[in-house]
Amino acid sequence: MCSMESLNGRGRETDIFHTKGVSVSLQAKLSNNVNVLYNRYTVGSSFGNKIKLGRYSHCLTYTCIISFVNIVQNKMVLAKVFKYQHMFRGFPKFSDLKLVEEELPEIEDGEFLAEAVYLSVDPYMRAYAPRIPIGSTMIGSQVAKITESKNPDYPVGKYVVANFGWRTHTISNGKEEGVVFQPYILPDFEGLPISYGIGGLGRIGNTAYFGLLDICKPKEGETVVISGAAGSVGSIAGQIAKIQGCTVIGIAGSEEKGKWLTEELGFDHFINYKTDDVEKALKAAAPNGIDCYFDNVGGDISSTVIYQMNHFGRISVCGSISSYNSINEPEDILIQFPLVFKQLRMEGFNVSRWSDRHMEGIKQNLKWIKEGKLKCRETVTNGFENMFEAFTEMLKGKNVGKAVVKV
Ligand SMILES: NC(=O)C1=CN([C@@H]2O[C@H](COP(=O)(O)OP(=O)(O)OC[C@H]3O[C@@H](n4cnc5c(N)ncnc54)[C@H](OP(=O)(O)O)[C@@H]3O)[C@@H](O)[C@H]2O)C=CC1
Ligand SMILES: C/C=C/C(C)=O
Repeated sequence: MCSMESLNGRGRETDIFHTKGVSVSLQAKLSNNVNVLYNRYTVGSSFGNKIKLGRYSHCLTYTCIISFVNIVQNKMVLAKVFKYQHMFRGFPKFSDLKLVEEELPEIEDGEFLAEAVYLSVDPYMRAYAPRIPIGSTMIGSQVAKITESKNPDYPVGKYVVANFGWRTHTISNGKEEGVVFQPYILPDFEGLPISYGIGGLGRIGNTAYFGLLDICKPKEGETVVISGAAGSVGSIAGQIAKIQGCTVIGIAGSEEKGKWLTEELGFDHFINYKTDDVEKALKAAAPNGIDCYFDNVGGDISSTVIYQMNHFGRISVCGSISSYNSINEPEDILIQFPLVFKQLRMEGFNVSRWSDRHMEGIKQNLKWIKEGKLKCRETVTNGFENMFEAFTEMLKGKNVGKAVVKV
């Protein structure tokens, strides 16, 4: 039987009830400004407005008439939120996170309510995990639609790019604590997908753009190696190196990825680190040595690349995903030898370094996309509930291009 589990006197959107232990979401949206105390009402007939039925609509087979007691229909919004429950150890486990519902209050002056449309899953979520406070919302960025606002800088109907974490609904005043990137209105992408705001036309694109151009400073005719080449950052970095007139070698983990890199994105060579002898394959692809290395993965792959670099080569250290899930300390590999004898320059970076030039990167990447010189690919997972799956599939290399979740 259907029984009321949770009622709240400030609800505008969602009432929650349970049937035989199964959570059923029934969203009955009343017209704005309605604030009526319903002692009893009948779903489906009383409401002239939008009615959304949750996943378990079979509950309706019991009856089309569901009685609710003492509902004050107001402006309640329920947010689904993934909480960071246990510190990741090794490869993340589903039980490390907890999916909860949070009831949001009404927005106040200066605030807006945003509803997530696309959420990002990224390797840094694993890399930064030891610093995430237990019990807090899982970290991450999203493109969200502003659905209510009492802040003129964030008008209703606009999309916002923000570090709200793994949550469907968020109230913000535009000043998020502890994050470099504050929520900003999605720029005009001239018809390109809004999801690019968390990918090629956002921090991901800028990581490739600034990390390659400002640190490696590739020159025409030079040889550039990109590891993690078929991922979101790597695929863009490699294409930007091509735009600079370089010979580009991509390293990634599957033949399908290699085909995409060479046949569609214009990479000159592909090395499958899972099946090829990377050292030999590099020698064959770069017989005159390597000038620039954009490093997304670290570990053995990177040591092998660095040992084949030319004098005064430049290494941009973007990330080291090969170690993020390791429990054991990595084995020592001596890279000081080539650094000294080849007089290499190796520099790590965080894309936030260029936050004051954020729009420059977005505008340039947008221009290149419009000119047909840059392609962005996405691997889309549907459903907020599947965030964890999307995240771990990305860590396993199942994504091609940017991994995103569509709510
Ligand atoms: N410094 C900065 O400001 C930023 C750094 N980063 C870093 O950039 C890198 C790429 O991130 P992003 O483009 O978002 O993610 P990707 O889209 O590249 O996804 C991660 C990819 O890593 C590869 N991978 C997984 N395990 C290994 C392994 N053991 N060895 C080699 N490759 C592996 C997989 O591809 P495959 O099939 O090839 O194995 C997978 O698709 C990461 O290291 C990330 O931390 C990202 C954003 C900003
Ligand atoms: C800013 C992002 C850093 C990593 C390690 O991904």
